[in-house]
Amino acid sequence: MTLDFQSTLFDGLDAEAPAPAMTAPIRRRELSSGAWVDVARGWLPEPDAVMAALIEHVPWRAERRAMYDKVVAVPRLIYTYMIGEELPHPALAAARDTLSAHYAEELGEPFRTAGCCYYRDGRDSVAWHGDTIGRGSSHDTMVAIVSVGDPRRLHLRPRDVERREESFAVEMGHGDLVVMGGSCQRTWEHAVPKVAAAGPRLSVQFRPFNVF
Ligand SMILES: O=C(O)CCC(=O)C(=O)O
Ligand SMILES: [Fe+2]
Repeated sequence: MTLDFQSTLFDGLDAEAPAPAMTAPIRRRELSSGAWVDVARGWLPEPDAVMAALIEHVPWRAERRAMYDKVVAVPRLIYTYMIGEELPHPALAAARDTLSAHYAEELGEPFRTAGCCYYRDGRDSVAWHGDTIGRGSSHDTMVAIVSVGDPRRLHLRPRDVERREESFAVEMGHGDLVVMGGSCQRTWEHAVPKVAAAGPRLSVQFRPFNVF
């Protein structure tokens, strides 16, 4: 009998991915119109390994989108893991389950899908939008983002142009958690603008069923 000790060891490690300890304090910022943002720094365990796994294993797609009369490339790579699809690193599944437990009472349902974005450099970005496909357009919900790689800023602004002085930005650094909640998707907008220089950043957005 041969015993493959190495692979046995790694199987064992894989099965017990470290879950976020939730020791990093989650700080809430209340926004107007019933929106809020939670931030926890250094929340995701093993951010280096998660980053490597995302780059290597996500079947990245360059999306193209009709804009006015042209078809333009969306300036970032994307892929969405739907319900039941295995995530590319066990720490991500552990993070999703920890978030589902932490927000269970407030959200009333678990996080189900994982949208992934790959910002290759400072030229990659996402324009102002709310995640309003599905329930986010009419109901309070949550979008929980874990970020790895170079820091980029998530800019937020009220939809109401009269309130634009409330606009602000949150830095999303390596291993950070940012959760948009309450009415944030329908009463506020968010964006990750281009910057002069940045290395790769990857973002995983956990969303409940029927929120995109
Ligand atoms: O890059 C991020 O963290 C945000 C991405 C985003 O807003 C989206 O894909 O809906
Ligand atoms: Fe979004």
